[in-house]
Amino acid sequence: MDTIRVAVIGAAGRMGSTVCDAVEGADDMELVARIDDGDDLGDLGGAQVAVDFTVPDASPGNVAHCISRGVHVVVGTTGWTQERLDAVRRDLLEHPEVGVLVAPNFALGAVLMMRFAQEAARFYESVEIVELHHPRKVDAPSGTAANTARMIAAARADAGLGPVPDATEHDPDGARGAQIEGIRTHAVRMRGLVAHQEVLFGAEGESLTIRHDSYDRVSFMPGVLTGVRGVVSRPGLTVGLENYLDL
Ligand SMILES: NC(=O)C1=CN([C@@H]2O[C@H](COP(=O)(O)OP(=O)(O)OC[C@H]3O[C@@H](n4cnc5c(N)ncnc54)[C@H](OP(=O)(O)O)[C@@H]3O)[C@@H](O)[C@H]2O)C=CC1
Ligand SMILES: O=C(O)C1=N[C@H](C(=O)O)C[C@H](O)C1
Repeated sequence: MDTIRVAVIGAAGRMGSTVCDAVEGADDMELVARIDDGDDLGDLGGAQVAVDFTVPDASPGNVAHCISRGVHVVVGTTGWTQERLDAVRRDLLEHPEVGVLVAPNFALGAVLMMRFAQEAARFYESVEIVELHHPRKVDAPSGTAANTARMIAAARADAGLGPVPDATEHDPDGARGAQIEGIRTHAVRMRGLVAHQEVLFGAEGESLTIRHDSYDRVSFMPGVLTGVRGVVSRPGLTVGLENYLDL
């Protein structure tokens, strides 16, 4: 069995440290570098695959560096706009052998939640998203919620559904939440939580709630390791772990 040499960027963080433990516990991987803020990325310790869990403003530069060194990258950091993804595609033109996986959520249940929400979207007039996270999270709404909203909005558009009904005329304090492509999205920050999301659908006389809970960051590790194993043989940019799971 070939061993995959892995570098972790953001290694001292909540996710990065958990990824280091998971890589060290995997028989087919070797952790060759722990990189954090202020460290020189250099040759990434000779890694074949880098895993990035840092901050939205640092991650694109880290990914560009890895591509320029011919190192595959698995990215969990949030903040990936279309413009930033397009820049990755441009960088990959010069290194077509390199694989990059960007996934808003590596928990298998969260991937399924997004897929189930996409499936349900065309059947319901009303839909709102509530994401709930630990209070040290710096971005809102979560990358998962934003991605779910975009998936639902696309499914509604395909089904010819109009805007979600809402008579609100007066909301000076933003009580109705953010709108992402027309989908109301609410963010809760609370001590004791890790990462949770509900997608609420409503129609005349009924509702459907799809909920996922990550109680521990180990929930993300099977997905991250699947990403590390898969990215070496999937050149180009892939967005979403579902593409590695035959979903
Ligand atoms: N896709 C997924 O499944 C998941 C994604 N996430 C996302 O992952 C990201 C990280 O989350 P989390 O681990 O909780 O955050 P943390 O703040 O705990 O960790 C981020 C780490 O990155 C470091 N860092 C910051 N800038 C750089 C840089 N330029 N180069 C190297 N390291 C850097 C930080 O160092 P310092 O603190 O010293 O600045 C810190 O150690 C977030 O965007 C979060 O939303 C989280 C969970 C799951
Ligand atoms: O910051 C977190 O914790 C998480 N971030 C990701 C997101 O923003 O969607 C994934 C998960 O929700 C945990």
